[in-house]
Amino acid sequence: MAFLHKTPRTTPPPEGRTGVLLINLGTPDDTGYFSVRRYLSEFLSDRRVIESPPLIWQPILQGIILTKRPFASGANYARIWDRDENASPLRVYTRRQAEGLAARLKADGVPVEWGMRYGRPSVAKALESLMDQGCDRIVSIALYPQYSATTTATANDQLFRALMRLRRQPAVLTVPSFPDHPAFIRALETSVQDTLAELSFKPQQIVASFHGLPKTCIEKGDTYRDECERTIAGLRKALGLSEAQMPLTFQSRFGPLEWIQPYTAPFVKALPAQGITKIAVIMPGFMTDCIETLDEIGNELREEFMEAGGEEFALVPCLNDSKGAIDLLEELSRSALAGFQRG
Ligand SMILES: C=CC1=C(C)c2cc3[nH]c(cc4nc(cc5[nH]c(cc1n2)c(C)c5CCC(=O)O)C(CCC(=O)O)=C4C)c(C)c3C=C
Ligand SMILES: [Fe+2]
Ligand SMILES: [Fe+2]
Repeated sequence: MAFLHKTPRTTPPPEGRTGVLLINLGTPDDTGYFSVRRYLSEFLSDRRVIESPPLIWQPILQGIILTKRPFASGANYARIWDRDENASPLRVYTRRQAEGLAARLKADGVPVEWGMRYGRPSVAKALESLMDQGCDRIVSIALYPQYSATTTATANDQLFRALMRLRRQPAVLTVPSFPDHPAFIRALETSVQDTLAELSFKPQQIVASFHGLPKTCIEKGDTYRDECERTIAGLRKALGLSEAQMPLTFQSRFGPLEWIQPYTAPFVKALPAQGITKIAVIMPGFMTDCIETLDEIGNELREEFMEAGGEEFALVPCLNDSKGAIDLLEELSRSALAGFQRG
């Protein structure tokens, strides 16, 4: 790899300066075939995500999968696209989270930037911008409440890859996952209460749906499932709900492997036959709404539930740019900043 040995334009002050970097997954630039293909190709070529040897996986990916899937995924993205911002919701809300956090940290002289693991804006650019603002320390927050090697670790990898190309490296603190951080549970609790207050019906169940993961990842030591359990235990406790009132499920299967169970779609489709026809769905594994929440759950699952005899279906929005989300990011940042101060 060519080393760039970039030197930031601003010299850090003698007492040092810390910046905050938010990293999210990434999303296509538009809904067209080539943009979606580029995004999926980068995402699904990540060996943290698909662990099969590239010699076996790449022909399958570049052949069958990337010939067909970008058409279907592009059409799904088109259904949820933010037309005002001409961007995917994941990008819009990630930017707003960064802006919200920046406003909270401005008086402390702490700049905030955001970057994507896959696609634009890149983590390298965000890092460069923080260093050009005189930062010699970086607090990095991967925007995944529950740890997984497929998300948190690869976001960190991308940051370290960018650091590899710098002559003058900043010190870096990567914030751990926050599955049951009080500010996270508080934000989720508020989002449920706000949603319920607006509904014209009382859900018989609030189904929690997390992004799934191949079972083998857990068997090899990924702590994701346990962390999802911790989130949902915290939320049930905050809301005074039982396991039956707030069941835990996993959505978004990809490929032929077995993923962690129970799967959201079959679970929800079976509910009307059990007399449960009014539900709400919450997705506490996602910090921002995205194709997985708005389309897979908000469109596809809603339709399937209604076809199975469901009567009412509501979606609890992700934390997005809510006050609770910004409070959470501020608390995570401030704890990390305190640990980073010069002694
Ligand atoms: C093997 C494939 C995948 C693994 C493992 C995986 C883990 C994983 N993903 C998220 C969060 C998101 N995933 C999103 C989209 C998405 N995920 C996969 C595949 C795997 N994810 C694909 C192919 C896609 C693209 C959408 C599609 O074509 O159907 C998104 C939304 C992105 C957006 O632009 O809106 C998020 C967010 C987590 C948390 C996770 C592991 C725990
Ligand atoms: Fe995913
Ligand atoms: Fe999906």
